[in-house]
Amino acid sequence: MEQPVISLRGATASLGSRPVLRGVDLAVHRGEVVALLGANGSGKSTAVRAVVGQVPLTGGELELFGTPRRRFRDWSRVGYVPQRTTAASGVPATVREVVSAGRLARTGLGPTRKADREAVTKALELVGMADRIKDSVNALSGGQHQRVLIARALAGEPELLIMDEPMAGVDLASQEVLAKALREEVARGATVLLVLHELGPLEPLIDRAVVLRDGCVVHDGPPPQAVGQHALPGHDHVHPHADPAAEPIRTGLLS
Ligand SMILES: Nc1ncnc2c1ncn2[C@@H]1O[C@H](COP(=O)(O)OP(=O)(O)OP(=O)(O)O)[C@@H](O)[C@H]1O
Repeated sequence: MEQPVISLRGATASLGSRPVLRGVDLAVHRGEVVALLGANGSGKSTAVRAVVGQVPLTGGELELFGTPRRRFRDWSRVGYVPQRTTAASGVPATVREVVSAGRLARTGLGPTRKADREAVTKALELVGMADRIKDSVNALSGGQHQRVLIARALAGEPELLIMDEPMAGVDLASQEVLAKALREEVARGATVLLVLHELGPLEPLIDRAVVLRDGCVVHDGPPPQAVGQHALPGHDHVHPHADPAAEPIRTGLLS
């Protein structure tokens, strides 16, 4: 079988003195769309930050595209949308400049070529922000910032897209736009790992869900179906098991 695009085996990591990942196994294969779910503080962001090299592992193994993390240099193959940041950095920058930064791993600091400019325009079109290309990022709403950060990740035309709660703070109409953008990325063959709080409009795209609790994987399989009461915020999500006598899987999805 082909090497997974992401392979975490027995991964442990600590933040300060606190063990946050306590033996996480996670494999994401080419073309898969995997949702990483779990309650607040379960370690989702830490897991994806470990994958992109922002949090060091204290144990276990990480491979990207079949290469051990410490030898992996090909970051242009990876697009990352971090959690809860804004595109504004205090420095005056236009939407075009921020999204162009997504090409840096490909172009270095050399001159921008036609292909780079086209990729930036296309990424902004995908998230419905092409008309704001010349605007200052300081003039955008929170949801628009998020769309610009997603465009920045898309502009690099990554093979692997990692997004940490891409729908947080984004209104429903924009969520639909982002779901469409993601559908197009998946159609062109991208592999996607998404940290999500709720599946929402992305649900039809998701092949598999991995649920973390207290830094451990407690479910790896079909995405839980949000139904009725349990679909409401504040309810611990329960996934009905095939065997009615068995305990349902508590995902902690919405708690
Ligand atoms: N810089 C830090 N120093 C110490 N502990 C931290 C730090 N950042 C996060 N933590 C702790 O690590 C644990 C996991 O955090 P993480 O952000 O990975 O969770 P999460 O599942 O992404 O949560 P959320 O859904 O709230 O984003 C939490 O208990 C958090 O308090």
